[in-house]
Amino acid sequence: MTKIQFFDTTLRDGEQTPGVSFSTEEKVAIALQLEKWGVDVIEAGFPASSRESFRAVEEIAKVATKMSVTGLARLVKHDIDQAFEALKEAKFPQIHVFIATSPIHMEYKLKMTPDEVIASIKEHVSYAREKFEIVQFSPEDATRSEKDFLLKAVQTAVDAGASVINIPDTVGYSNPQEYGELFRYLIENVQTDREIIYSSHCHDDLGMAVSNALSAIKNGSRRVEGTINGLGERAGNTALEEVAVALKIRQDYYGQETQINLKETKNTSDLISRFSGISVPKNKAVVGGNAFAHESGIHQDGFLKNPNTYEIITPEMVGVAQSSLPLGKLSGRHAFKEKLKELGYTLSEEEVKEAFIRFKDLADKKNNISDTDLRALLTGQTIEKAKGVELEELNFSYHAGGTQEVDIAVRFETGEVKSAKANGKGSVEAVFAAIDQIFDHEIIVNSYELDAITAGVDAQAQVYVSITDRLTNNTYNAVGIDYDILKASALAYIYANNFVRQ
Ligand SMILES: CC(=O)SCCNC(=O)CCNC(=O)[C@H](O)C(C)(C)COP(=O)(O)OP(=O)(O)OC[C@H]1O[C@@H](n2cnc3c(N)ncnc32)[C@H](O)[C@@H]1OP(=O)(O)O
Ligand SMILES: CC(C)C(=O)C(=O)O
Ligand SMILES: [Mg+2]
Repeated sequence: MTKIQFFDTTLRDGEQTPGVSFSTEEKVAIALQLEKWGVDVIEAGFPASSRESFRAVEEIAKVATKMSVTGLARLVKHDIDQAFEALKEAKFPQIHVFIATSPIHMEYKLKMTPDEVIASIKEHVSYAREKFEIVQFSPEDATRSEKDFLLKAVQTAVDAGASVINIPDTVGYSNPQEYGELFRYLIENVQTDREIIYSSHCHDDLGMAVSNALSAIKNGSRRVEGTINGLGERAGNTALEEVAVALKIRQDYYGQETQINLKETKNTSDLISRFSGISVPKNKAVVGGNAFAHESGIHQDGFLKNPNTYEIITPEMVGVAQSSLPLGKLSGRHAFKEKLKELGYTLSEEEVKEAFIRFKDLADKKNNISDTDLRALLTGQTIEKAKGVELEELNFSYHAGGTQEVDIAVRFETGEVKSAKANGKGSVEAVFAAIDQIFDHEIIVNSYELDAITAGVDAQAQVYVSITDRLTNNTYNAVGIDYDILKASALAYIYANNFVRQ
């Protein structure tokens, strides 16, 4: 079994994500976490690009003890010198130099002829090699380069001393078969006596960054470049946590090892999500909030009988506390019963059957069924509109930065109308205080949830309120729906209080 090196460029390509900018302190914290995760090489930045980038690379070079630290440089002597200066204190320094080799980049961006590009590779890779033991060369936009010219560029870099050849799919243009074949082609045709490491660097424009990186590995690549959470230019880079887990789970297929400490995966992803301000989509592989959640009945049933029926990765493997079985309208009786057990209820088969019917009705109306909802359901309460009570009037005066005033009237089934006035620091607080006066119950508010049912400024608001009657210890849930948030809040709270009264 051979080993795949992990090259993390979260701090360089990842920081190229529009809107993302890490401070030097955040970069150092991320670097230390990446070292804990087990990366082999960290691309700490592009030292010539700014003073902050230089300082961050310098600081990371000082603190990295196990991983190699590299910096990016154009084929420009000043860039290479800056990288050398920034990496002076690194225990294991490397440099990463690049130039584009595709016709469109050479002609329009670089304004260089192919011969000039080859001459620049020869000159600058040699220059970099005088300063660094390990030089990585990238022919930018490799996958849109002419194959013969790409080979010539790579051969020139190898002859000039590069020992790592990284093949960037800069604009995410390639596909797994084609990208894999490109690695085979280069590995078979570059002439050298030295050992050359071939590396992949993929972008996700067509959603194939991870698949392309894995195909490169299958075709002889021994280094994978990418970022945590797939951060990076445009649609991002290869998500390294996905590659790490894929190599582990499908070791039978890839036959490769890594030195990644998978248990640190979730911590690493969380840290980068926090510092970048880019949240991880719920359905993202490996680290998404739903990666270990099963809501549909058949899956929940299978999972309860044997977790392997529906989970190929265990949550523990990647540092997630545990799998979850959230209840929803597609859930089944097995998971429902399991949840009741967890909440401490022992019901007869008949009672479970009856409660399950009410649960399904509730789940048809409410997306997230909480433990509080279930407790209320089991004490016989539903979120149906309470009968015989109506909001007669709701007047509100808003004072920016001050106390809010509410004037409310409620009509009961007898025709009686009760009204009250109240103040509060916030509008909802004032509404609730006024309703408290009308009902005069000893209650505890367990939760207040606000959802937008529809999108846009005219969205319908749906408010859920859960309260517990201090006298009986019973919990009551109610829902209020209106285009106005305050009215929806008032309705939910009135209905919940009316349950206590009944
Ligand atoms: C595919 C990638 O991700 S590549 C990395 C992209 N990352 C970044 O660009 C982030 C950091 N970049 C920067 O801070 C700035 O672009 C700098 C400091 C590098 C350069 O800034 P400026 O001197 O103002 O130039 P600017 O960015 O406008 O243009 C880039 C110049 O570099 C040239 N260039 C681009 N790539 C290379 C290369 N690999 N080797 C040599 N020259 C290059 C361009 O042709 C252009 O040259 P020109 O000024 O003669 O037209
Ligand atoms: C600098 C190179 C490796 C790059 O980020 C790309 O081509 O996408
Ligand atoms: Mg890139």
